[in-house]
Amino acid sequence: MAATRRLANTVAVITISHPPVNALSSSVRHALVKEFGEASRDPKVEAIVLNGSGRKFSAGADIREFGTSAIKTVSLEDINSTIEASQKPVVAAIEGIALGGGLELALACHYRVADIQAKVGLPEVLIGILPAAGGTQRLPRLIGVPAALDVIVRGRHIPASEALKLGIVDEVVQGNALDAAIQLARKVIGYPLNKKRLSTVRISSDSNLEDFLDTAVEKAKKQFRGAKAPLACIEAVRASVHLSYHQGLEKERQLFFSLWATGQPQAQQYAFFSEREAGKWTHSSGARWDTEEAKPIRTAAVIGLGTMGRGIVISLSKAKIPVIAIEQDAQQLEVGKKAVNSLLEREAEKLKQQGSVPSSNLGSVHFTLDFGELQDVDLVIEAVYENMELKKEIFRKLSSVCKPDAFLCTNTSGLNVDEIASVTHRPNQVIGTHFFSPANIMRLLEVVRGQQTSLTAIATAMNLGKKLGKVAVLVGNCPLFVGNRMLGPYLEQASYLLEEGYYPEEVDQAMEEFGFAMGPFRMMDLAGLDVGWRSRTEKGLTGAKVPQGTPARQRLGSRYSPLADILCESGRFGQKTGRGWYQYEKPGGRTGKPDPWVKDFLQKYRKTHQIKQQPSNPEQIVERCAFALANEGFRILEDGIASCPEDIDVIYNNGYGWPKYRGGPMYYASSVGLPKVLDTLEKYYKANPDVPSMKPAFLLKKLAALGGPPIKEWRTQVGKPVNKL
Ligand SMILES: CCCCCCCCCCCCC[C@H](O)CC(=O)SCCNC(=O)CCNC(=O)[C@H](O)C(C)(C)COP(=O)(O)OP(=O)(O)OC[C@H]1O[C@@H](n2cnc3c(N)ncnc32)[C@H](O)[C@@H]1OP(=O)(O)O
Repeated sequence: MAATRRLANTVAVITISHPPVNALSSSVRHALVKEFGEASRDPKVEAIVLNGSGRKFSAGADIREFGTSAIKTVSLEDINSTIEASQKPVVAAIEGIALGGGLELALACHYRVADIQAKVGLPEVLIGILPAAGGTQRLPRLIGVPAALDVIVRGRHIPASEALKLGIVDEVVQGNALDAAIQLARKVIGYPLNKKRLSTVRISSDSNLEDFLDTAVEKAKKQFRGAKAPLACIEAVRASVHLSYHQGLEKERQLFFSLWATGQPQAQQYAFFSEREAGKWTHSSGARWDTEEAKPIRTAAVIGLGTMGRGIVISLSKAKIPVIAIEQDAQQLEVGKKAVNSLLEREAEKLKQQGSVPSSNLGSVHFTLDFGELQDVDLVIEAVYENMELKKEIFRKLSSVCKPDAFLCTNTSGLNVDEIASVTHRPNQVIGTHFFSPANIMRLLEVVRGQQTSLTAIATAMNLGKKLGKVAVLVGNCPLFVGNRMLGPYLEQASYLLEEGYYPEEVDQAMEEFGFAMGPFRMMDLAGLDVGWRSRTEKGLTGAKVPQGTPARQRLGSRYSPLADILCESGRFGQKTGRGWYQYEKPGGRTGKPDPWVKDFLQKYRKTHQIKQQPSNPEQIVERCAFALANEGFRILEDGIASCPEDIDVIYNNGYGWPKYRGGPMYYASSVGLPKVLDTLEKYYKANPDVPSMKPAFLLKKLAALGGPPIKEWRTQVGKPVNKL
């Protein structure tokens, strides 16, 4: 049943019923037309209340209907116009969520009542479109252009208390929003409705408003780098200022179609559903997210209070999980404690502003040096720096101190989880939880299953990820897992491009124009060049362990770029030392400028090694870097380290600044066309047989030979996941 109607005295209550989120599918829209029509015609009905079943108003249009003929049947805006024109007052009772088309429906009602837990918003921009059922025209008429623009362009979910302040809702109640809405409906029977019909409101324009909109366009171009939806949102809101409501609607509709034609909405909607699918993990044994039970995590501990550990503590605390935080000595504990407390104060302040009580919404944090205090915790996350011996020492201790059913997680970014587990008496309880920095902000969590990790441990870690508000993706155990493993060939290509004549700022600019949050060289400077240098030194790729007579640009018969090593040997570690691929205003500075030293160094280097220079071609930069990423992605699929291309894309979209409007590296490869990707890689590899990472992956060849099937069909070609270690 898509919608039901009942009578509460003279008030008709129409309830949208389409679990789990009451998306406004074609059948819901048909049902709304029918129920609303009958209520309007029923002489016993004097007012109408609209609500959603399951304590959720509505999550908006049914996203799965876009691109199908279903979206064309019964327009949501036609329903909205009918509701707004009703002679009987209509009140929206908003429980849980009113998002996208859900809020647009509520805006067409004459009054809105929300419960204190509810969130409202127009998040269409996050799936590549704009509110297209009158939202861009009604909201500015209700709350003014600046506030509406902020809501529409950022797409954020607004808590009820803020929605009340902004004027989006008329009333917020602690108790039952439906009862309050029925009460309000009764009260307003007979009141004039004209002023409540938002489409009739006029917005007065002045030059300040025009300047404001122009500035918003410039800001959005910088902030959203290539994403078209935010700009379309601004244009639609601009139309609300200059045009009549109906002309504005027409503009909204045109903008919707022109966005659709860019392909960005399809990529972002693929990204939306891929994130949801990532939670539905499967295991080679046949076990799945819905067959395995997660254990509850009532208490947790974090070992190590560096940047990563601090972020993890905050994440746990925000999920109301009490945490014990451990450091190795009193001084480091004190430094960590200060940093954590200051972050917690900020979180408490945010909660207060939202009208919540911090003490009941943040888990407590207890600081100690004593491992003995961990004997009762349900789960421990080790977050010390990347050193296998140190990690093993900690896991030995944890294995003897923690209760037998406690889960032991390592926040390694690429070390062997099985080796770490091997020093414990419970390898089945050991699992990798690879957070991304800053861990209290970044949404991605790679959950790394070891050979012996139990299904319960997997279910528990994946569930914890969800509880922390992360997108958790289950991956296999191989050096560097998925995200960092793919970075290898990408960064390799970036370095080769410098050898061949480009400068860091040119490569970064090309990748940032492609949509990356940060080009490869800015990213390396931010992360610290010394991290990779240390690892290459340990592997004998640079430093004293390199055998005498090894050519400078070759290792183990393959091409090697020593550029980053040379920078590190000169003390250039990136932002932290004020010098790296760029120069910064001071050590720790954030604003990088092209560095004449780097330019001079590269010119000399190319001369010394007599490297043939490439003519400048930004397209080639993007192709080489993006295809190198995707090619490694295909290998990861072959190896069973990721179980589907969607998981890889979720990792890149949420952890590596890949532009969501391009779907992810695998979606991008698919949209460019696998035969083209294969052809480019083949040509490159033929000309550069000493770069094995660019040798086309077997799976890519297989899929290209099948004509490049749609990405959702790749899974069937991948085969059963195996653990490669
Ligand atoms: C192309 C040619 C067209 C020609 C016709 C042109 C006419 C144009 C008319 C357009 C009218 C537009 C109207 C409107 O402006 C557009 C919209 O409303 S777009 C939708 C906006 N809403 C959102 O973006 C909300 C998205 N959802 C969420 O943010 C979250 O899901 C949530 C609602 C906050 C709930 O979060 P959680 O509790 O964590 O749960 P999940 O996220 O796991 O979701 C559970 C389940 O529900 C599915 N789902 C959620 N929202 C939608 C949705 N809007 N449509 C369809 N399905 C949805 C989600 O996928 C999960 O499904 P499952 O994985 O369990 O199968």
